[in-house]
Amino acid sequence: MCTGVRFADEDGNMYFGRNLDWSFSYGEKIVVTPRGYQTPVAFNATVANPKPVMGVGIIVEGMPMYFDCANDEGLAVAGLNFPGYAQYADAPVDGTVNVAAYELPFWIARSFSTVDEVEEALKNVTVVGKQVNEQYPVSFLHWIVGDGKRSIVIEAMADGIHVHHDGVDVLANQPTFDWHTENLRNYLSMDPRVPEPVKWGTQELSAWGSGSGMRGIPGDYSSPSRFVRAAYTNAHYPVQKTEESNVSRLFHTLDSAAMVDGCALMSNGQYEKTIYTSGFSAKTNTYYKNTYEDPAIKSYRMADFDLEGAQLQTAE
Ligand SMILES: C[C@H](CCC(=O)NCCS(=O)(=O)O)[C@H]1CC[C@H]2[C@@H]3[C@H](O)C[C@@H]4C[C@H](O)CC[C@]4(C)[C@H]3C[C@H](O)[C@]12C
Repeated sequence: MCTGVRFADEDGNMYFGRNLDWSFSYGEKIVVTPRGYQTPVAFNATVANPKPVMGVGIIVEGMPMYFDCANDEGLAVAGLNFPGYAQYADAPVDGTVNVAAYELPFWIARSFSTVDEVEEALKNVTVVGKQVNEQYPVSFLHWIVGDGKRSIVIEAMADGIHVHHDGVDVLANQPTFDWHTENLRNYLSMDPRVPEPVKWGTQELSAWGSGSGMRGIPGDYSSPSRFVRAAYTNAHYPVQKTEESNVSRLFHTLDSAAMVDGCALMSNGQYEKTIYTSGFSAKTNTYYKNTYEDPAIKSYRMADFDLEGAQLQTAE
């Protein structure tokens, strides 16, 4: 499972991050694609004025395959599994911008500055289910895209591409974003405050203490439960001022939906866990990342890489 989240500081700077929950790593690293890099293109989705892109991913035959990424203008994207619902076109469609599913996060961060621009461009996009090569199958994903103002969720399904405004700035896995939003209505009485004492018959009842107003927030790792937990945390976390306290917010919020080894088996017989957590600060253009094995958070400043050149760069 995976969970993604976005919020802003009091000046409107975006913080955006995700948990990558899976049973193994693909050898993903921090990958920086500078402005001048000639990226291979699956179909016709060439970018006229490319922006430098930084994120977590792997490089396959010269193609930066991002799991999540951001650009220097504060737009970020993450792909999360959406099996059973995602459906892509079998072939490119004439008259549209044809983007292979594996290209989508990169194409978005490479091309646009704001969520509004992305939403507009998606009106003429076909997401094509093309493999990058024989080794890697097509991944069935949906995507969260965020900037300093808001986020959207993109779901390519049998009846076309759906773009939803994401009012809680959270995404998990299946089912659809619409379903997750409806499901939140089950939890609208959840509240950070301690409930007042009540009387049932002659019996006086009082809360155990702090946290009692949250009883009912689901604690399991299923996608609907992680969506609810992350949405509750994101909605109630006090707005922060500094870079440190916002990065702390990001990692603590994602941690509230993170998966611990041994609790949830996947169909391959291996346990699913939070392989890595990554996040982007649009205030300082810095990527942050930790892994299950090494929870110390490392930082990667865009300014420390060559953003104008022509070579892909990676960092561990
Ligand atoms: C497994 C990852 C999603 C994790 C997740 O959402 N888990 C949920 C589990 S469940 O279903 O809901 O049970 C996804 C996110 C991004 C994906 C990768 C990126 O799309 C980039 C390439 C795309 C290629 O088609 C496949 C390899 C790949 C390298 C993908 C492998 C894998 O599908 C990734 C890493």
